[in-house]
Formats: sequence, C-alpha cells, structure tokens
Amino acid sequence: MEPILIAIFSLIMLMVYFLIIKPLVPLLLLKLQLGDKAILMFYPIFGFLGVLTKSIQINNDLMHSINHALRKNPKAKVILSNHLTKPFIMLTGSEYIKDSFLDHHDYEKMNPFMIPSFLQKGLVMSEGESWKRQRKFLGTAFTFEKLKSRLPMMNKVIEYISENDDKSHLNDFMARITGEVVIRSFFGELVEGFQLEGKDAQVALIQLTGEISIMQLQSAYYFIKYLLFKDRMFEVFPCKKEKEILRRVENIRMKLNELILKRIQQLKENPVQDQEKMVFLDLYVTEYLKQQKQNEQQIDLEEILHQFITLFFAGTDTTATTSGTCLYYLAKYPEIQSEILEEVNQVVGNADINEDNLNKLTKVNALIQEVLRLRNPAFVTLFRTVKRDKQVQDIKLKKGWALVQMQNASSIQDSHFDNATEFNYKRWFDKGNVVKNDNGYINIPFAAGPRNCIGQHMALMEAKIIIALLVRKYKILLNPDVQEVRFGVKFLQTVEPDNCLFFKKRIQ
Ligand code: HEM
Repeated sequence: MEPILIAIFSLIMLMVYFLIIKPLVPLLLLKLQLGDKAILMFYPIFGFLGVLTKSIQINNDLMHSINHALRKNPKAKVILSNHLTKPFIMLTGSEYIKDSFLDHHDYEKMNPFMIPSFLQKGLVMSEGESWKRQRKFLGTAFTFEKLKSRLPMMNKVIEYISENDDKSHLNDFMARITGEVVIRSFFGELVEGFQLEGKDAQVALIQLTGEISIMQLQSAYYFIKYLLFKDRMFEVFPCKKEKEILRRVENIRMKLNELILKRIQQLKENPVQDQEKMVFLDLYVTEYLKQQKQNEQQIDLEEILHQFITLFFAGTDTTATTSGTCLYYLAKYPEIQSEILEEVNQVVGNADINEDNLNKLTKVNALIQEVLRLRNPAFVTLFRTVKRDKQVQDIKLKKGWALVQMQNASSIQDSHFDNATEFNYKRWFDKGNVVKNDNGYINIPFAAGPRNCIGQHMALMEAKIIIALLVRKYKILLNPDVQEVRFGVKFLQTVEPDNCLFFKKRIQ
C-alpha cells in the first residue's frame, strides 16, 4: 500500500509544481516588481481562457472581467496570467503594445489551426524573409484603389445571399456573405458553382475552419492536447473526430489544388493583360509563371493554397462578426437604425454601392468604428511565444513564455475616450478629436506596425455595403423569444445566441 500512496503523493506534488508553482512564481515576482502596473489573473491550467469562460458564465460578456479590472486600475499596463504551465503575458499599455508590434521578429505566432498543412505558409503565419516577400507582394493588391474593382461583385453577393439565406443564424448568414466575397476575390469566375464536400465552397470551409478553431474550447481533452503539442496535436493519438477533420482537410486541399492548377494552365495559354482585372489568384499565378521562366522560383503551389486559406481564415469571420455586431446594435437602438436608413436612402437611393457613394456613408462608417472600438471580434491578437529573453519597457520576458497584445485595452479607458464604456456611434462624427492622449497605438482594432491587418480596407468596404444594403431592405429587430443576448466567443468575440435577430422585409 505504501508505495502506491507515495506514488500518488509524488504525482500530486509534480502536478502542483508544474501547474501552479512553475507558472505562478515568475508571475508573482513580476507583480511584486510592477505593482499597480500589473494585474494578476492566475487560473490553474486554463489561464486566460478560464478567465474568459468564467466571465461569460457570470456576466454574459467575455470581456467583462478583464475590462472591469482594467478600468478599476487605469495604471495597469499588463495582465499576468498563465497558459497551462507557462506564464502568459497580456500587454494592455499602449507603449508596451507598440514596442512588441515593432519588434515582431522576437515573437512566434502559435498556429490557431493546429494543422500545418493548411495555413502555415501563408501571410499570417510566415516569418522573416518569406513574410517580407509575401507582405510586399500582397500589399499592392489590398489598396483601396485595387479593391474598388470588387465593389460590383460585393453588391451582387450580398443581394443574392440575403435574398436566399433564411437569416435565422446571424453569424452563419454573415459568414456566407464574407466567405463568398473572399473566395471570389481570390479565384474570380473560376469558382462559379464550385463545391467542396457537396456544399457551397464557403459553407464547407466555414464549417471546417469553425470546427477546428473552437475545438480547444469545447473539451478539456483537446485543450490540454493543444497546450502540450500545439500544431502537432492532430498527429499525437488522433481521436475519431481529429481523423475525420484531417480527412476533410486533405480532401479540400486536393480540390483547391486542382483549381489552382487549372488556372496555371489557363494563364500559360492566355495571360491576363489588364492588371486591374486580376483577382488574387491571377496575381499569384502570373508571378509564379514569371519566376518559373526566370528560373527563380520563390512562390510554390503550396504557398498559393495556404494563402487562400489564410485570407479566408483572416477575412471571413472577422468581417462577418463585425457586421453581425453592427446589425445587433441597430436592432437594439432603433433610433440609430432610422438615422442609418435615412443616410442610405439619401446617399445611395435604390442604386448599388459604388466608389462615390461608399465614402459618403459617414454614419455607417461611424457605426462600424464604434463596434470595432468596443466589441472588436479580434479582442486579442493571436497567441505568441517569446523567442528569446527580452525587455519590453520594464518587463523582462523569458524565452518560451506566451504573450498576446490586447489592442483594444485603451479603448475602454476614459482617459482616451469620453464615457468610454458607453456605445455612442456619434463620437465618430467629429473626426478630429475622438481619441484623447493618442500616441498612435490607442485605437488600433486592426493591430498596428508592420504586421497590421493587410485586409482592413477590404473589411471596412464589405461591412459598409453589408450594413447599407441590409438596412435598406430589412427592418432589423431583436428576436423577442431570446431572453438574453451575450457577447461570447467562437474563436472571435461574437454576439450570441445565433438567432438573436429578425429581418423583416421593408415595403418598397
Ligand atoms: C473587421 C475585420 C477584421 C479585423 C478586425 C481584423 C483584425 C486583424 C488583426 C488584429 C490582425 C493582427 C493579428 C495578429 O497580429 O495576431 C490582422 C492581421 C491580418 N489580417 Fe485582418 N482583420 C479583419 C479583416 C481582414 C480581411 C478582410 C483580410 C483579408 C481578406 C484580413 C487579412 C489579414 C492578414 C493576412 C493578416 C496578417 C498580416 C501579417 O501578418 O502581415 N483581415 N487582422
């Protein structure tokens, strides 16, 4: 009996050491050093994700606990938490965030997909020279000037999907629109009627990427596997669900590869001459063929495929959730909805949204800015690992620690916005003086620095058209059967439940 008891005792002591003492001691030392500048939110095993989950359970709002702590202690520059056995540093002070964004080479992003064959070689995950080359190459395609040729396509997609979707699931409805826009922006006419797994391509991709990204939040088994093995988690003792996901990933990869190869063949025989008409794939294939001719191959098929998945992953749910949250606020505040409808009728009338009227939708723009300030779906950046011991302002970070930037932390402080926690879209009408004590890193919903969001113009363009066209066509109402609307998390900050809104067709 005794040896068994000793073994159990030793196991418990080991667990206490790894799960509590090991991450907690450096956090306590940091707290001692930083005093008021640090808030300690230690939560054994689950860390930051445990804080969010508890905040949803108690307050119906994933950000409540963190925002409450930050407002109570406006001097705080950092939240100290844990990620299983490691210290987890959440930067909240704008100077700290600035330093870490500028020194981006010192941090490695953790792949949120855990499947390296899907995203790893694209812009979000790549590093060093490969990231620099991709950023430069794609940067030219994401300017407003280049994107404006997509406006007719966006109008068409929104019209079609809003007419045909049953609109009973807000986030699905929005993601069908934004997913289709990304697919068409990448592949153009090549994807007409394109299906994956017997479904419309964007539906299959949304389902798959959604399932993968929330797996770790759904069961402790996946969560601990993710913390232990990261992007190798699917390789280690895969369960039935993981094997099924890997099969779907392979199937989708194969279908996308066929599409890319088809375009390579088409452009070999018949190159596109007009740069303005090129979708993202055409830009890639043209460069790929040019490099092949010059024997200087840098882009390969795998990169093109990963880039598509990257843009789909980065551009679909983010824009969908932002638009969905805007619609929720319009339902909650009917007077704002009337003001927005009046603007749309005056500026756009019955026409499509084009380059001229898009920029005159100042109230629609103000609504989106306010949602991004207060309810940014990307409430923190992707998790990072610190690559080497380094200093950020007065914090000494150790190699291997986990870190995120809370890019909206300053947005809820009265020192930067009047009545900061109040939803007031009118604050954005006065363009000049919205942000107080601004150092350029206070209102940064799309992050900042060299690795800021490359798709921000596209996101704003899409969200404006979605809101304008939907408000013109439908009266947006809160579903009376839904007792409580909450801000939860489906990888991103999301309005829940999914059936919280009604869309009642307006009499034309
Ligand atoms: C409202 C919608 C959006 C929001 C709030 C948003 C937010 C962000 C944020 C915060 C980052 C930095 C992430 C990090 O460093 O961990 C980022 C990066 C990125 N976003 Fe967006 N995004 C949106 C829409 C889009 C769209 C529409 C696309 C493209 C179709 C896109 C493509 C990207 C890419 C490729 C990166 C990585 C850039 C790099 O590392 O160089 N995003 N986004």
